[in-house]
Amino acid sequence: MPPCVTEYSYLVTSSGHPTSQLRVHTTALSVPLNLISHLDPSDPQLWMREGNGIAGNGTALRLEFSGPTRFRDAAETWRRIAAAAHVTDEVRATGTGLIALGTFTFADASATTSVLRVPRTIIGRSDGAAWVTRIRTADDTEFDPLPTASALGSEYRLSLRAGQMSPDAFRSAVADATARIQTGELSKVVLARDLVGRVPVGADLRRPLVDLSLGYPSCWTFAVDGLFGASPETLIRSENGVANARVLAGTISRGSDGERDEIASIALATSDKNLGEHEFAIRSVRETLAPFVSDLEWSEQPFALKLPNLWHLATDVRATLSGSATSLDLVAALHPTAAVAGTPTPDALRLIAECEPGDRGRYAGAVGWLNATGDGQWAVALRCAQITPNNTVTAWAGCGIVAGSDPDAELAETDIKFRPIIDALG
Ligand SMILES: C=C(O[C@H]1C=CC=C(C(=O)O)[C@@H]1O)C(=O)O
Repeated sequence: MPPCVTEYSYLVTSSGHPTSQLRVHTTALSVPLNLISHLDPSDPQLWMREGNGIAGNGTALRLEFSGPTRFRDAAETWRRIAAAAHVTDEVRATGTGLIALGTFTFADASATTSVLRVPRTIIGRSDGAAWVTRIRTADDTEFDPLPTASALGSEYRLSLRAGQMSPDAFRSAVADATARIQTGELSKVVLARDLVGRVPVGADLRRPLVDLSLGYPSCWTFAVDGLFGASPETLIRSENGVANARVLAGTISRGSDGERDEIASIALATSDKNLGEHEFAIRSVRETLAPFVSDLEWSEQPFALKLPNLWHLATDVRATLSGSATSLDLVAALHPTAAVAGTPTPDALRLIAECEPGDRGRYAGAVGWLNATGDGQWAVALRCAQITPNNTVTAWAGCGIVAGSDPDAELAETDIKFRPIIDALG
């Protein structure tokens, strides 16, 4: 049966009004535009890596989800919206046509909502192609005009202080978790701590995005519904039946000169503690993807991934999809991986809830986008912070704790992982 518009009466726009079929038009631009300078300074919506990506303005549709079924509900709702949408795509590249940006919470019980958001205009660029997508609801008579670029607002700096989990509390949580791992209660848990601050009223929220994208060009720089950051970890990317993931777990700080840096990378690649931590993460991704794929490839040995602030152990996974799962279905299955929760997952989640005093919100959840066919790009929401409407900002960083973990070393590791956000806001 063709999708019926009245089925969508439960959908509401950001203004709270019912909406119906989306009309979408992508046209080519003759020159690529700077994505960040075209964003709304108070509400940037961005997904970008190495200068390519998409920049959204306004809201055609904003949907909120919560609870244990948030991913599945969002995936199902999106199927219906996409099936009903009227899409004209004159460019047909990665990121063209109907797109929803999304951010999903880490915990089922989070008080924060998970969101799918369709902007009213999206400027994109990818491998030389440049485009604008305009989106309107049936209630609108016209598409919005192409957003104009604007200069960045004044500089600002803010200092972040310990949030709900102090450094001392983090150290004792790590000691407690390590002891419980040593007794065999579980194999690995990822514990995180938070920093909080306040952004000045009227601050141009594109500023930290400029810093993150220049400082961490190989990471996914994102801003979705107030969550922003630069994640090195691809949770899943799917396009035309092929899926990719980059699994990260195992970390060491960069050396202070070339020689020390090389020693650090070798120490990481040969550390039993880090290799063990990585093995849990890669196994969780491989086992979860298996039912969705006809073919799964990964390198036997992880490689050392160099970022400006640290080295990670990394494994790239490539899969041929065998069914009709969308990228969001795959996210639903993969989350939470052992890189952000632990092993076994239920025990790790219980220990996180016990040890961490606060709600992780969307940190360590999934952030990214999907298109009308369900293809999309999703990262694990790491190296990030959430800005709320009352201008508070909360950043998180965590570490995989295994039997050989040392509380001081893990605390130092969170300091390194906070660097991108601290530098971008400081
Ligand atoms: C949980 C975080 O990182 C994860 C991803 C890569 C390496 C990790 C580690 O070595 O502990 C963590 O599993 C974080 O950055 O907050």
